[in-house]
Amino acid sequence: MNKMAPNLLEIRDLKKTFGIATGLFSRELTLTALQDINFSVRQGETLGIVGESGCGKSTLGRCILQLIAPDEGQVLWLGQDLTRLPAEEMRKRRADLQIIFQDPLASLNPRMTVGEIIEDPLKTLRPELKRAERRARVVRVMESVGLLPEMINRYPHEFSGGQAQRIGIARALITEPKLIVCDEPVSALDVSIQAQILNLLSELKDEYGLTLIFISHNLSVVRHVSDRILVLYLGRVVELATGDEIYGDPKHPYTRALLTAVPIPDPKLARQRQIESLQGEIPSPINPPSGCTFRTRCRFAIERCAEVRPPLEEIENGRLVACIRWKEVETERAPLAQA
Ligand SMILES: Nc1ncnc2c1ncn2[C@@H]1O[C@H](COP(=O)(O)OP(=O)(O)OP(=O)(O)O)[C@@H](O)[C@H]1O
Repeated sequence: MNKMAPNLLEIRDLKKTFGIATGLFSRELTLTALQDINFSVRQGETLGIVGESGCGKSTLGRCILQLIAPDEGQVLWLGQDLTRLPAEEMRKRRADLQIIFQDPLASLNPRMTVGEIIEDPLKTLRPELKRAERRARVVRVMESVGLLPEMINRYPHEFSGGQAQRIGIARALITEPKLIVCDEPVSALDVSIQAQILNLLSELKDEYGLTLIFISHNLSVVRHVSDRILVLYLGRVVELATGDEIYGDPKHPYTRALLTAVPIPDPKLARQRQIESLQGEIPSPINPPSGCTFRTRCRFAIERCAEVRPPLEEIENGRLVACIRWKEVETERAPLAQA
């Protein structure tokens, strides 16, 4: 990835809430799914987004693509705010921004053939193309994702999960997008197939000059594909750093805890990680803890963590951490390693 490449996407002060009907006197509660989200994605970069289930990953992906409207904030695409774009203008932009979903079979229309599924986005997004040209593109893109052209008239149920995901990828690629949001693209697949799909995405990224946003709850999955990784907790960014920094020297206690799930060969480090592993359940986003929302599960928390919301601070060279104790965490963890 070229570190001097321009920003393709910039997210500024994004906020998304959902109204939840309780049934109790028809009261509506507010669930804050995302808040104070700021980051950018450079052209050609793969940005990983990680966090536990419910931390807001999919909501963020959908807000970026304008599949749902954020309450506040900007989604700047090459400087243009997509949240303010009239529907017709956004429709034209859709060819540039595509998505791949977690459950490949559920996301494919069972009554359409593979060829029709892959071709479908072209009909609305590239109406100037003639039928023969559309078909030629479908065949080209099928070959790129490793599907045989003779499969073009088959139906989704005839395919395995891995092949179905190749169809999903082909459908995303057909409009020649600049950015693809991959929302847990391998979580529903057998472990043996996951690596094939991850390798395919890396190859396609180079072949098509793509920029990727790669969403996963699993840090070991994003590790191999991401240039930088953004860690979300209860709808807020808690750490943003390069893949090497996150894996080699995680700063935020939440990132450290997430890493406990990633197997490592060094027994001393493995013991340290076990000590720091995640305790308890993620709190409700309807009523999040005061101050640092991670403090209720953080073994480094002190009283002040309940009083102040930690700002997302640059601690070195573009590396961002939201923890008032990140420096102490560094020293406090050392004796534990020998415990
Ligand atoms: N349409 C909706 N209405 C109400 N609440 C929602 C809606 N969509 C998401 N949420 C809530 O917003 C929060 C973030 O959800 P989101 O699906 O973005 O998380 P996630 O990190 O992608 O989790 P998962 O990996 O389980 O999909 C959750 O508390 C979820 O229950």
